[in-house]
Amino acid sequence: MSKPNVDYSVYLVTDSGLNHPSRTLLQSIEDSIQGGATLVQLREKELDTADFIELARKVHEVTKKYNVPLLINDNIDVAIAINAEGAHVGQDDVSCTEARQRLGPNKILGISTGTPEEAKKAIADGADYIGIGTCFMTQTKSPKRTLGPMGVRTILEAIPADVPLKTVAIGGIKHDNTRRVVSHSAGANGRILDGIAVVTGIVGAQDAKKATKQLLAEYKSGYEIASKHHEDGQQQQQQQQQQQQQHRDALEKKVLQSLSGLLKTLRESSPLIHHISNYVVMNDTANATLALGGSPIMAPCVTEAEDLSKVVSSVVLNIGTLTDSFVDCMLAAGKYANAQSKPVILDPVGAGATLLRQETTRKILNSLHVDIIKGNAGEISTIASIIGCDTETIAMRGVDSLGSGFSNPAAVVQAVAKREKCVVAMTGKIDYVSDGARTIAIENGHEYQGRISGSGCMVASSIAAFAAISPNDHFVAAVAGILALNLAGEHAAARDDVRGPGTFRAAFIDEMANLEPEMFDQAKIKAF
Ligand SMILES: Nc1ncnc2c1ncn2[C@@H]1O[C@H](COP(=O)(O)OP(=O)(O)OP(=O)(O)O)[C@@H](O)[C@H]1O
Ligand SMILES: Cc1ncsc1CCO
Repeated sequence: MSKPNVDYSVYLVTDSGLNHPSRTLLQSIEDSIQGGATLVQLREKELDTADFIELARKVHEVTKKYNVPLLINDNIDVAIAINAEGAHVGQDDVSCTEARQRLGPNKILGISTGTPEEAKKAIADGADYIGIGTCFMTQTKSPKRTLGPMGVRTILEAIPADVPLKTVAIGGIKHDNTRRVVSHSAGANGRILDGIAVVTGIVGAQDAKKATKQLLAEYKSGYEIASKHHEDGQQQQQQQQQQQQQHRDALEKKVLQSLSGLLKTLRESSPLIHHISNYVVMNDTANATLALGGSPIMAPCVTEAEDLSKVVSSVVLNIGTLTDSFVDCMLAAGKYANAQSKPVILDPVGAGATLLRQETTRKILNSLHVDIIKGNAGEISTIASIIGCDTETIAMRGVDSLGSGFSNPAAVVQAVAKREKCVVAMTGKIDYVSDGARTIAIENGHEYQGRISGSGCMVASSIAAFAAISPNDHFVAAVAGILALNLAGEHAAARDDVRGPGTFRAAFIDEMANLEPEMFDQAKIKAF
């Protein structure tokens, strides 16, 4: 015979000691079944096995008449002797595994639990259902602490959604708390109590049939409330997810639409970009700016900073090879650019490598408004710690980032952008750009870019060129600046004459110059 399908809705647990004096226990059981009890457990702690068997046989006659399963509490011998439909064990009784072994796979087996750990063990030990309690104070049990609906919920939430374990709450459950227990204990995982187990509320009631009827109605009402809440929540979540997806699609579309226009404008207007850059990349960044359509001026002397500020369209502050005079020039050029609302791009090269670089970065961020910060993961990590942004940290060796990067890079750039009220562009195999509200990942580029010195510095120049002609949207400018170089990098790497980083470096500049507006169709961007 296979295991019966059990309805746990109202589970009557007997106790002769609490039975109402106006009728026998058998009468209480029959009345309760007529009132709607769906499952019965015979619990007789005081009887010896022979008397227990005799009583159980009589009870079984009644339950069989109504096709309601009968479970025997604790005494597996009795369950087997009367061929009951199953048994229930406590934590201190015969073990669940032993009970399952003795009963076989087709009998119903339940166990009392009071913690998530006990619930999980019950699953492993082969239980069909767990009794969760003690829910409220009762006459039969006086635990130190009761679970209440919140404690029951914690246990329900510990049971994975795909596990077929059934659950009933037990302990002090009456008609006036049933609905609340069932509705309030429902887990965020959608798990709702499969039933309520009741002792005194039925056997001790004046009218066991009426009491059961009422309990069943209250259980059903609590179940309906809980499932409606869960469905509403899921619907809401689905709507939110749909809205977020629409928002992301719209952002990707809008950014993609603006890119080709930006390149055209850059080529037409050829903005002058002031670079206070480093000795290593000075020439490459100048050539990259030129190839993209901008016009570079490399001017690290403070004396000409004010004059230059009147004619340039944006400024790059690159701390790669610092000297005192570089720092003075950066602070002055930044100040003049701020005064004239010309975008300032900070490239904090190796910011975490030395105290000088860290302090210079701090000084720049403290005394200027930086419009766009561009760095690799290690540099952005240093900036996050300078500005007091609580993120995981990324180590650096010299000017290079170490390790695989942040576990949630999009969240990091967004947090730094929000806190510093600017655009943050973080480069790497995948680049991330955020202005605090919008965040995008860029998956273009070629690993050769990571194998030449200064490809990050060239990105800063490219961003500065696009920011110069996109004064109202530095976020899109940063995306365009990165994409332009990454597409050029892909095209360069694919050339037959590129055989390594050296030939790549020259081809890279060529392909920046060869970029056509429609090539932005090859952009692989993803909005968050
Ligand atoms: N493995 C890679 N695959 C694709 N693109 C890459 C890869 N590594 C780097 N890039 C690209 O190279 C550019 C520079 O990024 P990177 O993070 O290497 O800068 P960086 O460390 O600051 O460089 P540098 O200090 O040499 O100027 C970015 O546009 C980035 O997308
Ligand atoms: C290698 C190096 N050292 C200082 S700046 C620089 C170029 C990369 O930014």
